[in-house]
Amino acid sequence: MSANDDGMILNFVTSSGSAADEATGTKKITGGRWKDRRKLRMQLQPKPNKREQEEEGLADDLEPKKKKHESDRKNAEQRSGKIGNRQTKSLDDKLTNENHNTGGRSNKGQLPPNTPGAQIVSSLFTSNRDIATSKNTNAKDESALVNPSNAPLTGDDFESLHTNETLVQHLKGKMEITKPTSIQKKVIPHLISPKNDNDLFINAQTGSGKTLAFLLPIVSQILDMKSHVHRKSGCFALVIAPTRELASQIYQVALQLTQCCHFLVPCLLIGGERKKSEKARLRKGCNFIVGTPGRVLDHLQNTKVAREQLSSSLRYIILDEGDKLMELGFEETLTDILKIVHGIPLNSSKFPSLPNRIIHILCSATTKGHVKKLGDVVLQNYKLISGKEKGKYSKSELAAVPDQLKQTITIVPPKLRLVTLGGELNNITKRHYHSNEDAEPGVTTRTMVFLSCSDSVEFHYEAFSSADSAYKNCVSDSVRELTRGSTVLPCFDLSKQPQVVLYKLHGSLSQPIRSSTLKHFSTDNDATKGKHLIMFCTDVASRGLDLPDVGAVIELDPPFSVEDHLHRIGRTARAGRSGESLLFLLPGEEEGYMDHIRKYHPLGWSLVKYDEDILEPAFKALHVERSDKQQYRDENKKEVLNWDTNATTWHLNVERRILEDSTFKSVALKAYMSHVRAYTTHISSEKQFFNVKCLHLGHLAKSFGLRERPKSMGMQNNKNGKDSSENKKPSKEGAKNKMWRMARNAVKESVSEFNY
Ligand SMILES: Nc1ncnc2c1ncn2[C@@H]1O[C@H](COP(=O)(O)OP(=O)(O)OP(=O)(O)O)[C@@H](O)[C@H]1O
Repeated sequence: MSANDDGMILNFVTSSGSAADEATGTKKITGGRWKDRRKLRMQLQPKPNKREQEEEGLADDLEPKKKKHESDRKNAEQRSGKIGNRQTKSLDDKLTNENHNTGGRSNKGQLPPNTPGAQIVSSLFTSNRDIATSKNTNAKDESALVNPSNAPLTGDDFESLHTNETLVQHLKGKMEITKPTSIQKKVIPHLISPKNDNDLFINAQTGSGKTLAFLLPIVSQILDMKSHVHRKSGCFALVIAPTRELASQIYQVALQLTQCCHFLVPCLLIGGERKKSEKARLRKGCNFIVGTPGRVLDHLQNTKVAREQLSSSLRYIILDEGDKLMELGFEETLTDILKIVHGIPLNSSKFPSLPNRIIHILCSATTKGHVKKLGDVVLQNYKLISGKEKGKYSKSELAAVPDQLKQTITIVPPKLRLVTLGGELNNITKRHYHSNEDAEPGVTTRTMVFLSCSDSVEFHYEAFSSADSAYKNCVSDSVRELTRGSTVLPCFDLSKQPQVVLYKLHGSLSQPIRSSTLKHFSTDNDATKGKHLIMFCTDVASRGLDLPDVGAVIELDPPFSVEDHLHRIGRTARAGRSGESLLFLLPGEEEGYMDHIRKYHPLGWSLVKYDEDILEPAFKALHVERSDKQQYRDENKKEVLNWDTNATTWHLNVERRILEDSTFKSVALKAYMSHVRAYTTHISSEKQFFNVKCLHLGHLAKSFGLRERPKSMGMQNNKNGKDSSENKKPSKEGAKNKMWRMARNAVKESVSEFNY
C-alpha cells in the first residue's frame, strides 16, 4: 500500500471477530475420508475476507503509519510559507480531544474502537497531501488600473458603422445599448458592406457581444432593402447553436431586436419542444430560424415547409460555439444540414441588395483543432475576425479572459473540498448581506458553481438546501428558497430569513424545468430580488449563456478543457462588468494545471489559502451546532468555538445526514462514482494534471460526505439506490478495459447531458 493510502486505513471498520475465533482449530475432526475432513475443517474455519485480512495487517501497519503521520505532520509544520497545512500540533491535539466530545472525528471512533460496529472516521485536517506550490508565479498586480476589455467602446457609435437608423434608435431606447463593443465594431461593417461577401470566422472574448455582432448587421441589411418584406418573405438567416439554452437565448435576442420591426419574425427549433407546434410556426412563416443541430436537420428532412422557407431567401448560416458543436459530435449533422441547404436553389434577383451567395459565419472560442476542420468544411475564402488587440497578450489560438475578471485559485485537499465550498458560499453570502445592509431595494447576487456531472449537481444541491427541511420548492424542486431556521451556511441568523435561493441545472432535467429554472435565476422579481442566488450546474450552463449580473463563478470540479474553463468563468465579467472566479485544484499533479492555463490569464491571478482565506473567515467566532444535539437553544449562552472545530462539526453534520438518510446516501454514492468516472474523461493532453490514478479515492469520498470509499467503483445502483453488484457474478473484465468502458460511458453521458 502506498503512503497516500493512509487515510484509507483509518477508515477500516474494526470487527469483533469472535465467531471466527471460536471456530478455529481447537476441535479435532476425526473419521471419514481425508478430503471430507479437510472440507469440514474449512467450513468450520471460515476464510478471512479481504477486509479482515487487511485488518490483520493493520495492527502491524498501524504503528509505522502512525509514525509516518507524525513525521508528515512535523514536516508540514517545518515548511513554513507553504500554502495550507498550517495545522499545528496543538490544533491536532485539540481536534482529537474535541472529536471525543463531538462524536467521532480524527482517529477516534464514535464508539470505543473495540466495540463491534465502531466506525473510525478520518479527520478533515490530518493526513492531507502537501501542497507543492509555495509561491504565486503569476501574481496579479493589484495596484494596476484595469480597463474592461469586453466593454462597449466609448469613442464609437452604431451610426458610424452604417447601422439602420430605426435599429439604432431601438437599441438606444429599448435595449439601452449605445456603443458597440470591439468585436461588433469589426464584424458589423464587414457584414453590412455589399463589397464583402467572404465567410467569417469570429473569435472573441466571452461576453463581448458576439450575438449582436452577427444579428445586428443582418437585421439592418434587411431593413435597408427597398423591397417590402414580411414573415412570408422567407428565412434570411439560419443560426445553429450547440445547446437548447443557447439557442433559446439567441432567439430571445432576435425577438428583442425585431420588436422595432414586427413584420420580421424569428422562429426557434430545439429538441424537447413539440415538433407539431414548431411545424405550425414554420407554416405561418419566419425570417430567422434559430435551433439546435438535431432538430433543425429533422425539420429540413421531414418538414416540407421548412425547406420552402429557405428557398430563394437564405443568405446567412451562423454556427455559434463551433468548437462545442464539433466536440459534441455534430459534424455529420451539420454536413447533412449544409448539403440540404446548399441543394436549395438561391434566387439572387429576388433580394438584390443582399449578398448573392450564402455567407457562412463561424463563431468559436478557439481557432485550432476540430473547429479548424469544421471551418475547412463550412467556410470558403473566409476572413478571421478576432477580438484580440494586435500584439496584446498571448499568441494562443484562444481569446484570453476579460481583463477585469478577478481570477482566484485555491489548492484544496480532497477531504476538504465540500467544507471549503461551504466556506466560500458562506463568505459570498456574508458579503451579500453586507452590501445590502443599507440598500433598498436590495441588490441581487448571483453565484454559479460548476460541477463535472449531473449526479454531483444533485448531491451538492441537496447538501446545501435540505439539511433541516427549512426550505420551500419554487420551480418544481429545481429551485429552493431557504427559509428561517436553515443551518446549511454558518452565517445564517436562525431568527431571520436566509435570503438565499438555490438552483440546480443539468442535462438530465426535462427541458421545461431547465428553461423555467434559468428564467427564475435570470429575472429579478419578488422571489429573487435582493437575494443571493446560487446555481449548481454542469457545463450545460457554461456555453454562451448570458445570465444577468453573475458576480462569482466557482469551478469546484476542474474543467474538461481550457475552452470549458474560459467559457465557465466567462459567465461573469460580461460586457464590461466586474466579476470574480475561483478555481479549486487538488494538491499534487493538478497544481501543474496553473502553468497550462497561465497564457489565458495574462494579467495574473490571486492564490488563496483554503484555510486562512476561506475556512477561517467563514467559520470563526461562532458555534456550529452538531445536528444530533440541540445543546444551545439560547443563542447568548453559546460558547464561541475555534473555526476548525466549527468546520469539522459542519462537515460531520453532512456525514451524519448521509448515515441517517438512505436516499441522501444513495445520492452521495452516485455523485461520488459519477465524479470519478467523469474525471477519467479529461482530454489526453490534460491527463498529466487530471489522472484518475492519482486521485485519493478515500479522501475524495469524504468530500461527498462518505466515511469510506464505496467498495465497488463499477457498481450499478438499483432502483432503491442499493448496491446490486452483490447479486451479480464477478466480472472477468480487466482493470484497463473497465477503465475504458467507464470513460466511454462518461463521454456518452456528457453528450446526452445536453440532450439534443
Ligand atoms: N454594445 C453593447 N453594449 C452594451 N452591452 C452589450 C453590447 N453588446 C452586447 N451587450 C450585452 O453583453 C452581454 C453579452 O453578449 P453576448 O451574449 O452576445 O456575448 P458573447 O460574446 O456571445 O458571449 P459568450 O462568448 O459567452 O457567448 C449581453 O447581455 C448583451 O446584451
